[in-house]
Amino acid sequence: MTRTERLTRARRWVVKIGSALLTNNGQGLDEAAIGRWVAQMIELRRQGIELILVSSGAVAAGMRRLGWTQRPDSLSALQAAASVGQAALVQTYEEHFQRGGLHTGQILLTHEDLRKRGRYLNARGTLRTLVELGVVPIINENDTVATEEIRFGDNDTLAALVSNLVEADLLVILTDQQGLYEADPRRNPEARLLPEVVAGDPALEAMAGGAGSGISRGGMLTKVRAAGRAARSGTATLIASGHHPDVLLALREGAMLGTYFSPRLARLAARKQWLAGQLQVQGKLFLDAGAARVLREEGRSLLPVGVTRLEGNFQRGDLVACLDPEGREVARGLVNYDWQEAQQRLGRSSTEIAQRFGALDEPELVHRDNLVLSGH
Ligand SMILES: Nc1ncnc2c1ncn2[C@@H]1O[C@H](COP(=O)(O)OP(=O)(O)O)[C@@H](O)[C@H]1O
Ligand SMILES: N[C@@H](CCC(=O)OP(=O)(O)O)C(=O)O
Repeated sequence: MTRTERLTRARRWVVKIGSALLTNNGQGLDEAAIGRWVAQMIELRRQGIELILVSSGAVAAGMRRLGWTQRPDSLSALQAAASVGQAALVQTYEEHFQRGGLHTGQILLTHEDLRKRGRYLNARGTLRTLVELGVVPIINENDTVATEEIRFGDNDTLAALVSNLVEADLLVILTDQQGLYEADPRRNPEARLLPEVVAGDPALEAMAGGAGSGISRGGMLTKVRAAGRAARSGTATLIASGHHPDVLLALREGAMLGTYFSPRLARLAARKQWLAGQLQVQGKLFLDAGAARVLREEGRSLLPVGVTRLEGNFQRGDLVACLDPEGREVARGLVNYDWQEAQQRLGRSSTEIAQRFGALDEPELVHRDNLVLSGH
């Protein structure tokens, strides 16, 4: 898929707005700029784009409220500033989104949350539900408990992890530069902008220097790495300047702005590669003939009703093999329940499960998004 095709067709976007942009030279939040980005995001939502926002700015907003002019070094002072500022940040977003009749939902995450499979699935479930409800999720690091992350001030990695989590089509990283240059343009004004690169190309890291302003920390290096990470879920990344007028709407129309990081693999191929790369399955699900057929032929999710028995002490989020009645592997996938919960649900219809275990239960044992047919 070309850059233009990707930009104009992308349905699920993760937009990351960095500290360098959000703050007026470290003087609190730039409310007017936030208003302009939100107006564009409201328009994107109106066009049917599923939108998830990753926003920095808590520390900067907190510093302002507390009357601090210098970013503190001590961890607890940073965390205190973030705690004060996070409230101001979401309040500002909520006010602006409300003008377009949209609500926001705050999600605070650490990298650790996304490494732990159970929490990963919970975060994904909440994000999906928010998006289905028409709410715009606004994600930031959970600075109260994060230590390394807040010191380093890196929401680029978080945005990439979120892109993997929701399998975004596009990750837009808005910053204070036009995109990735051959060298840091602050140090080398002659450096040229790179319009298109391949995500994960190791040569890019050498070009990306440290952070630019007093308040930001990550710099281009974390953005280049984030693009590589996002590509693992087939997500394309675009780094562009948040100062460009109507930048998000222009990108949606395929404008040649910023630096485009093409993911080498399409989403499904990236997922298949990841699943195929997992050597060990933690359990086995034995399907009846009907379930084996709908998985093979219709690419559907696996429901508990089609499973006759299981093997293995697997946990929620583990990789399991799905076998047909002859014992042949039909597919592999990430299971939504641990083995005991799965055992209780085997052979039961979704209605019965809802009655017995509550309507909030996920109806699928393995969702089709997390299922890859074997032998393909
Ligand atoms: N090769 C490069 N191309 C563009 N910017 C670069 C490069 N290397 C370093 N930078 C610096 O990275 C800064 C953006 O990163 P950062 O300050 O962390 O922003 P944010 O808060 O948006 O994450 C730019 O202001 C720029 O000075
Ligand atoms: N989570 C913190 C810091 C995150 C941060 O600054 O990251 P980045 O925008 O990538 O430089 C905050 O909201 O202030």
